[in-house]
Amino acid sequence: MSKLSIKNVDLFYGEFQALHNVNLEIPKNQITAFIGPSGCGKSTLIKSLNRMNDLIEGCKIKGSILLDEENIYKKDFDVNELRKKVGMVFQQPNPFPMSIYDNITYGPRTHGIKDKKVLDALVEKSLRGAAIWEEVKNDLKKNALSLSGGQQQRICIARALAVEPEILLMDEPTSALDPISTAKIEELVTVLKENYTIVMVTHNMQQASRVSDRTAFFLNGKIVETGETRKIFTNPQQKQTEDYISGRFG
Ligand SMILES: Nc1ncnc2c1ncn2[C@@H]1O[C@H](COP(=O)(O)OP(=O)(O)OP(=O)(O)O)[C@@H](O)[C@H]1O
Repeated sequence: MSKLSIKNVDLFYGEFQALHNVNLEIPKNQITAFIGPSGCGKSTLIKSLNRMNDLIEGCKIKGSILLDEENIYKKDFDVNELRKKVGMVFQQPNPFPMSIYDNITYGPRTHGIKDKKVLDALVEKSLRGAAIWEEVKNDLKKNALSLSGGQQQRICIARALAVEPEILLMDEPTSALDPISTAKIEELVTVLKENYTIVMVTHNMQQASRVSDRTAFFLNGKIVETGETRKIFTNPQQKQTEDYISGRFG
């Protein structure tokens, strides 16, 4: 069953139409990669999945996006509840300028968790989940901004995990990182998919083919082709897909 079901989505920034009749099924406990040239709508679609676009003035969306079969754009849908279920990690690691501990407990505290024992347990569980516990367990009071870029990104993943989401959205999560940190994040996401549904935007074709189960190829605000990653990369059905993955354009 699909965790997310995107149906006939058109999205406008004022007069400009950024997404055209997008349809996509995102299966549970799999990694779905969004690929395509710059400006084709990948970030726009990923941000629609937790209604981040609500914050952009003049942004209008038509169609529906179902999370567990419920339309997240329906009237009175609880956006706070949605953001709890759908966590996000951005391109640039963006830990808050505070301790590692406070970064991880920030979300749970805003959701009303105050018990120190519960928070301590969540910190350990989230940092372990993001494969950074061993590196920081003796330094939880240290400012998160003093860590390396790759460590900061794993802190951001831990911060997202701490509110116990069901879906993780990752918008080019490794593009600011060195190859070793990139490899760590790639290894991590393949473990995380056992418990989470992951959607990842990437410009790195090797990354998409290494880690994702399914791939959607975007061009000019439309999905040209979608399917199993293995198939998209070895036997694409559309010429535009083939040209893109073989580096002939984009
Ligand atoms: N806030 C905005 N207001 C107006 N237009 C926007 C806004 N955000 C994005 N766009 C436009 O929508 C289109 C899709 O942008 P989007 O950021 O989704 O592309 P992308 O595929 O993620 O690109 P990249 O790979 O460079 O991040 C582009 O033409 C962009 O200029």
